[in-house]
Amino acid sequence: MEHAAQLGAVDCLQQCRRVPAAGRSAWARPRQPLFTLHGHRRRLAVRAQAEAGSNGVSGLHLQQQAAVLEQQQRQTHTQHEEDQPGVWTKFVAETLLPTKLGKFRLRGYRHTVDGGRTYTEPSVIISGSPEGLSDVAVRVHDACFTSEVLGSMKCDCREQLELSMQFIRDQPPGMVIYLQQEGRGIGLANKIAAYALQEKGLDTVDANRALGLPDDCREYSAVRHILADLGVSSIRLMTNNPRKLSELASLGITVTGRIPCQVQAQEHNAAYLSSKHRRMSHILNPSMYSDTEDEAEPLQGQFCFWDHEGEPSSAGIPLEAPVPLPEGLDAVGSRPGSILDKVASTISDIASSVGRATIAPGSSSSSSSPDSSPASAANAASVAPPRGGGSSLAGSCGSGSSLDFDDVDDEINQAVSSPASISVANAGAGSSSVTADAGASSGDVGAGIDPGSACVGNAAAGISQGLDGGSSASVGAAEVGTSPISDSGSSGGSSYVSSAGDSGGSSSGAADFGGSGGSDHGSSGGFDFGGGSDFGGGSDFGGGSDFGGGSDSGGGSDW
Ligand SMILES: Nc1nc2c(ncn2[C@@H]2O[C@H](COP(=O)(O)OP(=O)(O)OP(=O)(O)O)[C@@H](O)[C@H]2O)c(=O)[nH]1
Repeated sequence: MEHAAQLGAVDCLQQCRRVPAAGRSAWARPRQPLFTLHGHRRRLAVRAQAEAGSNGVSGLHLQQQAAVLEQQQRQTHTQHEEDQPGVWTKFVAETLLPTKLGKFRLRGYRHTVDGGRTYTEPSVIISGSPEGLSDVAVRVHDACFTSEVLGSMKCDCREQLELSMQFIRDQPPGMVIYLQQEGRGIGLANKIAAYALQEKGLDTVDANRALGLPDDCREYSAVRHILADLGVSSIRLMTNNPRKLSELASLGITVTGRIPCQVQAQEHNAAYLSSKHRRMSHILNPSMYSDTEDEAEPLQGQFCFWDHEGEPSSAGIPLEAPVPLPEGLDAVGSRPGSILDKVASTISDIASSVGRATIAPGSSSSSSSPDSSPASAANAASVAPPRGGGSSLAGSCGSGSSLDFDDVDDEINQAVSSPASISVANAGAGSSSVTADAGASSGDVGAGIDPGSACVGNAAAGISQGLDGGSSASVGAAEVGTSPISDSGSSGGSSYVSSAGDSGGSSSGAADFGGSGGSDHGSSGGFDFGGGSDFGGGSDFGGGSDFGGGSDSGGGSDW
């Protein structure tokens, strides 16, 4: 819990996004990076030699070249030329942090996408010295207050965080970039509202949509800045999420491989994981969350992105006074009618319980005819972004800024084939291969697996068998296919797909990460919720009382 509390403190800062202008100058001053420059400078010098022809520093002494490069790095870490105005990330400080999972470096940053009007505070958990290196193992992790602080079992976020910390601890150098993008960017309160709808049977995607919120509105420009700050030229990304791969690639980040980051499901998050697999094309092995083979559904709908001129546009639970909608636009704008039709009746039943009186599909007339109650009218009529700002839902979710995930393969392939957006490989043996991970049934959207870090367990479950040179190859892994993936926990390399335990309600069922070299971090690694013990003695919250008779995630049950 100590560990959770530390991360939780970071997470809680999300609630304080608005930093008064007066406070800005305190951190706006340029600061020297605190990491040791010696080794870094040496690495830069080596790089300087390699790059001497192209960077304008070739006439200088080696050390001077290194200094120039370092200076260039420092300049670019605040803002990239590709960034829209007002997008930058500032390094603030670094400290050492002992945690239950080991000792890490912790670096703090401040990040803005609106010229300093609002901030988030990304942090980076570092093992070893990734400065100046390539192919660094990186987890880009988004805040989840409910699991990381409160120990919620409805998702897999906390387990993934700990899994990745264990990975970088065991195989340094590596880093976890922790971003304050709660609820896939919709914010904590909206996520709670989405949970309220999930209690009634909607899945994680439809709940967001029912609130008029995007499926995912995270933005990752801070990642690029942080990598530049540390001089990390390419990464192996620990993720199951193809969108994250394509998003980072489209920012110009060089992703040379994917390290799967899957944890064993338990009864409270099995349906959630299934939804992520089916609805959002997460590369998950169904055997980790289901007894039955779970076919991936073609993705419907759109993902909405920040346009960086405002905030993620959304409806959700209004923050402030209602903003009148443009004429002809109802509360959910141009959301696809079919999806919302499906859930509209459920929502109207429960809308009042989540503070939103009327939510209606685009095709429905109910939302555009205001409810007579003041609260309903106000809520239904407003489109308030979760983080301030003011662009409209329709604006952000329109064709210009949305990604049609009907064919996510194309999207990723596009990123790969575009020289500007991603470079594949350059990382040793087999570097020219671009390999698909076809392990899970949606695996053709994935990047290759890097067996060098063997972050794939449970070979029998099929992830390791999915390596091929498929035409849907995406973000390539340099070393894919050069060695077998080991079975979880049983052989040499660390396995970072958790495969432990039963899924019968014990929180420790998700606690075993397979172990490094066969050892089990789960039991001693502080992974159990509640400071080493299961909730309710290993079964359910509340000492035996079950959420909805053990089927809350299946929908429709009451707690
Ligand atoms: N809106 C919403 N957000 C959720 C829900 N459950 C977890 N989250 C958030 O989802 C984010 C993590 O995203 P995930 O989709 O789980 O995983 P990911 O980061 O996209 O992909 P991986 O890299 O494979 O973990 C965190 O910010 C959580 O707060 C939910 O039911 N609804």
